[in-house]
Amino acid sequence: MKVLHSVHPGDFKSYDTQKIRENFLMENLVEPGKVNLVYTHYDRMIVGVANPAGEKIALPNYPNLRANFFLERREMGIINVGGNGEVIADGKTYPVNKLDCLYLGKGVKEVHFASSSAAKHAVFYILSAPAHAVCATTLLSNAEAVKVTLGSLATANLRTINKYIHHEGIKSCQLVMGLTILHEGSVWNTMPAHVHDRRMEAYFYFDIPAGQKVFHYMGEAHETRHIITDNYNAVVSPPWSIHSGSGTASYSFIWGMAGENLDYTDMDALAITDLR
Ligand SMILES: O=C[C@H](O)[C@@H](O)CC(=O)C(=O)O
Ligand SMILES: [Zn+2]
Repeated sequence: MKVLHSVHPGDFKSYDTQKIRENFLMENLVEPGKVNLVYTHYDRMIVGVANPAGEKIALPNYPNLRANFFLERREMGIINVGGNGEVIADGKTYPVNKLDCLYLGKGVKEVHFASSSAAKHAVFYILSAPAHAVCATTLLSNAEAVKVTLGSLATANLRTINKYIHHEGIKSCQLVMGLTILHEGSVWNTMPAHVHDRRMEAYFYFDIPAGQKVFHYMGEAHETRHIITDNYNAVVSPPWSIHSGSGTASYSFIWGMAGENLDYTDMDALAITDLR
């Protein structure tokens, strides 16, 4: 499993485009028939994608973990952003269709991913954090997720937040996970921006229309940089960084965090006028 090391905000100031992309952008995660995961040193969060094509595929065990099986000391959140699919966990089959979320608790030994149709393969986005206790394996459909609509069309940031794994949703040890859908004509996510030193965060952009891009903003509020990304890429956000984006068209993204607490609303808001 590829490893991504953490970066100090003082060093980040001197990074050029290539170095920023190497250290924070995760590309080529979606590969037919493969599970592609990256081990980050931000709260030891593992980020990646399972893209079953044809045969069902198994979640491997990786030497990085020095574990008997992947979830021996970890928990996992899975959200499907592709065609309908299934996750088989210790012999039980869970239908995980587009925008549905499955939480797997610590101790689940065998995990397989399958696509329901050969015409449109499932794209299972995966986050996994270390876990100290067993929380119940839980499936939550998009219809069941708590929804909050923020922003306005006038400021091009009208969007619906869907919360799955958080303090008042699926119980976890430290994973917090959900997704945000930009309404048509809106392109700004997480603006006004915020930071949360208590938690790292990762964004995974999807449903970016062909030929369009998302500009992802990061860095300390007074020292921002950007990464221009295509569909199906993830970006890791250090605890000291803003994480916000604007697209050349509307799009969606999965957000996920690990760290000190499970309160979605624990954010330190920044004034737009203070950003540099
Ligand atoms: O800590 C929370 C995360 O950054 C996101 O949930 C923010 C977001 O989806 C948005 O405002 O569009
Ligand atoms: Zn955040």
